[in-house]
Amino acid sequence: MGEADLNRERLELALEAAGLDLWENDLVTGTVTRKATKTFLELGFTEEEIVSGLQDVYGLFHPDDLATVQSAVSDHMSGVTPQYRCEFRLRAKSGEWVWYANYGRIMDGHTDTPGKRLIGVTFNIDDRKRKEDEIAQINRQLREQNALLQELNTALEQLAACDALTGLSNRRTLMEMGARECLSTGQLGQPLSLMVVDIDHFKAVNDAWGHLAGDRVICAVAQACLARSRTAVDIVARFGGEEFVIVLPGIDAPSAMRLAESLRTGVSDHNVLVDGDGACVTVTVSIGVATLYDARGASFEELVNTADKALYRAKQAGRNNVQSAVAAESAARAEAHMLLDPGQTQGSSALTN
Ligand SMILES: Nc1nc2c(ncn2[C@@H]2O[C@H](COP(=O)(O)OP(=O)(O)OP(=O)(O)O)[C@@H](O)[C@H]2O)c(=O)[nH]1
Repeated sequence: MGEADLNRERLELALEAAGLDLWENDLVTGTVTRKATKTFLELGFTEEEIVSGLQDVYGLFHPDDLATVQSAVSDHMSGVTPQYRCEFRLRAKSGEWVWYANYGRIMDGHTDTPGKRLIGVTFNIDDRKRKEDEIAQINRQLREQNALLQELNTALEQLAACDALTGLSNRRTLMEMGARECLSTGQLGQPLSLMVVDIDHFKAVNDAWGHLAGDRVICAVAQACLARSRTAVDIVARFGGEEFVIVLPGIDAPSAMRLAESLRTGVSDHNVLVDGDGACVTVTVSIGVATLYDARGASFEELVNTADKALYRAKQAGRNNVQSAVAAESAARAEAHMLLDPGQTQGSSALTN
């Protein structure tokens, strides 16, 4: 056996071991000068059916891959890429699509026409591609499930943070957000005001019109509170059954009192529809207002308690009434003063009745 034959045998052995199918095309005449026999047999064609023209070969490519293959050839021929490589599907005789890859290079060698001879190998990558597809599919499903979980999570967080009847923040959220607000307004050196709003004689509404009508009244007052608050600035929460809290960052005591007054009159001027027959009720609210001028190190719970005490005073003053903690403090001072000088009269700080 001559050296050339030995070399050919060595090459055949290497190709066979690596699962490679060697081919050679004459790009000038468009003929296949060495056919990818192994590939065509693998695709189910007989020796006689193996095509020998480039156009016939192209006819077997998947229509979606043909442009990629042709541009890979022309990129290599024009010197853009050092090798010709691409991945594509070929139609088996059964009609099934099978994934292959090509790796080749222009080898002019002994030919006179540059760019004439394209030599390459074809190898089956169907298993790898199917696994890639499966992984891509699994990834897509995981992404979809992830998005769904995130949506559910957001909905759950929303549910955990909100009052189911009114959609307002619930008491737990209020206490968390309020504590944060205390810190930030303290750092900014801004005042922090808070109102506790309570529906007057609400039990009577429930007793006269039923619990569902009572719920409608609660929702109407919640809307009135929201309507007078700044979106994404104030915190509006349902604190208990028929009690609400509004946190007003940066608002001083006089402004908070004006807001509370506007809310009080807004509620009392408004009829609430309580049943399908058009029956309406009018309710009033009592409001306690408290303001912190230096919230640094202050406790939010303390601020709520202070406003609650002012609310108690508003109820004592006959309801449909607004009282401020400042007023409560001055009343306490006046009371202390009266104890010292019983001749003085107690000053009422109720704003309206
Ligand atoms: N419809 C309805 N009623 C509620 C809800 N939560 C609490 N309540 C009722 O609210 C009423 C509150 O009554 P009270 O605490 O006596 O207060 P009030 O009748 O408003 O009297 P004052 O606050 O003193 O003016 C109770 O009858 C509770 O059953 C709710 O979610 N829906």
